[in-house]
Amino acid sequence: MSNLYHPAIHFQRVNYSINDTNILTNITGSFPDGKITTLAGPSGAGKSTLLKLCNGLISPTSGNIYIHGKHIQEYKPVDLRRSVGIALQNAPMIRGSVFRNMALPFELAGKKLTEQEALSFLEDVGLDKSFLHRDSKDLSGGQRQKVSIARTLVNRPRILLLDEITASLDQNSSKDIEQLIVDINRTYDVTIIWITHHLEQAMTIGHYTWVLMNGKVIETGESSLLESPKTDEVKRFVEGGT
Ligand SMILES: Nc1ncnc2c1ncn2[C@@H]1O[C@H](COP(=O)(O)OP(=O)(O)OP(=O)(O)O)[C@@H](O)[C@H]1O
Repeated sequence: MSNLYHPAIHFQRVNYSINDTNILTNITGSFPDGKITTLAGPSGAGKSTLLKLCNGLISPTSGNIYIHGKHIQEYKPVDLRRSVGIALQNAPMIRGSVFRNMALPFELAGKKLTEQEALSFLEDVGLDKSFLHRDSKDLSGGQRQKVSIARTLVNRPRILLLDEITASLDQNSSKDIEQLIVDINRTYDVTIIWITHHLEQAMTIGHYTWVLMNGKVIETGESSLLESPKTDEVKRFVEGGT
């Protein structure tokens, strides 16, 4: 159940700059709990930077970020990484089997993942047990992405950040991953924040959307706003896709 009053993540006047250049300016807004919110906008708008702020990979130059009502700086880094998972476009894998890839992050946190547990997470992403001992370098793009998501689920995150995870996949694999994310959102009640360049994907999969341009949030609301934007700049972006 979505809770707009206790958002999964809340940004309060967040600025982020590098060498005096503003990358993100005065970002204020919430990501509703248990919902899928997409981040749309042209290349260089600041989408990936915003995502990295959400799990503490980088910190704001000024302003505050709250995760489930608690200031992000109050979380231990290890707890933050566990409750806010991230999956990237190229789904980087370490050398070795799928099981090794799933178990290593857990081992680094001083825990042990059994093969049985790994199997249940693989099943959740639609991969059967024959994948457990496959070499990660022999996976297709779509399968890599599924393993990357399964590896994130091992930590039972409450929030999942997705950075263009379907961008390098063919249409069928892309649809497969879209359905998987919708299922994960429903089954586990995980809040999803998803960067996508596909506006159609944003409209069909996302409950909400944020449109960023030039480091600023220009429009936010239900995904249907992409069908009838209020501002000329978002209208131009939707029409031209730039
Ligand atoms: N470490 C950095 N040093 C200098 N500039 C940076 C750095 N990281 C990001 N930027 C700049 O910040 C801006 C926003 O980058 P970001 O990757 O967040 O955009 P994006 O919306 O995710 O783009 P894309 O859709 O192309 O991935 C860009 O102009 C980028 O060049």
